[in-house]
Order: sequence, then structure tokens, then C-alpha cells
Amino acid sequence: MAVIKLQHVAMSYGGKELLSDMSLSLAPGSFHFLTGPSGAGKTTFLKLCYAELLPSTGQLTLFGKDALGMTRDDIAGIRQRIGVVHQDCQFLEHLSVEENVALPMTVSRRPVNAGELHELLGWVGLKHRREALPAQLSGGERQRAALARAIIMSPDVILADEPTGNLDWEMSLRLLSLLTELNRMGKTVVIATHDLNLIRQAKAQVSARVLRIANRRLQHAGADL
Ligand SMILES: Nc1ncnc2c1ncn2[C@@H]1O[C@H](COP(=O)(O)OP(=O)(O)OP(=O)(O)O)[C@@H](O)[C@H]1O
Repeated sequence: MAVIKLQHVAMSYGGKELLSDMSLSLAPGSFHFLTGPSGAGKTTFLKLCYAELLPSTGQLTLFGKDALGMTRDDIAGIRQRIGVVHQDCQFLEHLSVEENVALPMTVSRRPVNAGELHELLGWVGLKHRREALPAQLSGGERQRAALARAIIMSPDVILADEPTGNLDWEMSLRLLSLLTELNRMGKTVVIATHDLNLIRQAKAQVSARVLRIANRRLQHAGADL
């Protein structure tokens, strides 16, 4: 069963269609890149994938459930199964790195296991920065903290919006290797990016598919990248 399925989905803002007639089925454990020019609608597409937005027309199915018929509880359940790395990280600036990473657990009133939290911070290389405030982090540290927060609930799917946008190549590779490791653990990964070098690099490591949004349509890019 597809984890995320779009059938003839369109999305409009203020009556103007941004995304048209998009159909896609994301298999569990798959790895996709999403490319396209700035403003093409990559972030909007990702927002559909975690039901932050609902389609103007067409059918969106998340883990077998029609997104249009979802209750508040269904959406809360979906949010636990889909971890999102937002383009601008969206930290609470007055909370420490550790508190920000644990936030999805605390807001859903789940107990936070300190040992597991430290292990996760260690995995992204931020154990020593756990008491820092977000403003004190470098760009690469912020992205890794955002990734840790996205996966703290052990989601099945990880959606990352330009996770390497402001990072140098070395840090981009480090983030990519965390995402490919998650994919090897069985997670479905979707990364929106402009960085074709990153895509080429990833294709040497994992079996990644490339999707492209252009002229409002979703295209499956060929193997020529
Ligand atoms: N809530 C909204 N209301 C109206 N228009 C919006 C809204 N959100 C996004 N848009 C518009 O939709 C278009 C696509 O935005 P989106 O952020 O999805 O593109 P993108 O491909 O992710 O761009 P970038 O690569 O620059 O991040 C833009 O023109 C944007 O201004």
C-alpha cells in the first residue's frame, strides 16, 4: 500500500491553480527528490503530503485514508507518522535545542526518555550542543536539530524541504548521509531541493527517484541527472 497517494490532485491559492492534475504513489521505503524552479510549488506539494493543505480537487490518500474525510484525530495520527523538516526550521527560539527536538513528544503529552533523546542528539552530532539556544547554532547544526525533531516520533515518512539550502557541500553531504541512513532503516524519504549535485551524489548511494514540478505539473525525471 502506498504511504502517500495523489490522484489527479490540483491545488489553488485564491482561485489561481498552482499545481494541476498530479498523480503519484509513494511506496513505503522509497526515496524521492522533488525539484523545480523557485515558486513552482515544491513546499505546497510537501504540505499536501502531510495534510497541512488539502487538495482543491482530486484525491489525496495518506496511509490508506482519504485526507478529505479525516477527523482531527486522524490528522494527529498522520502527523506522528510523517516527520517534516521545514525550510526555515521553525524552532521556538526561547527553548534549548534539546527542548525543541523533544517538542513533538511534549506537545502530544508523551513521556520523553532522556536516554533515547541523548542518543538521537548524538546520532545527528549535537549532543554537545543540547543546551544551546537555536540562535546559537550554525546553519548545519540547525538543520540537524530540525531533522532530529522530525524523527523523534519514529515516523514512517520524512519530508525535508530544502534541508541543505544554506549549507556548504561538506555539511550537505553529512545531512544527506543521515537521510540515506534513515531510508536504509526503511523510512520513506522525500527531499525538495534545487541542488542537482546533491541528487547525483544521492543516486550513487540509494535508489532515488526524481520528481520535478514544472508548468504546474508533476513530471518523473529520467535517469539523465
Ligand atoms: N498560503 C499561500 N497563499 C497564496 N499563495 C501562496 C501561499 N503559499 C505559497 N503561495 C505561492 O505559491 C507559489 C509556490 O510557492 P511554494 O513555496 O510552494 O514554491 P516552492 O517551489 O517551494 O518555492 P521555493 O523553491 O522558492 O521555496 C508561490 O508563488 C507562492 O507565493
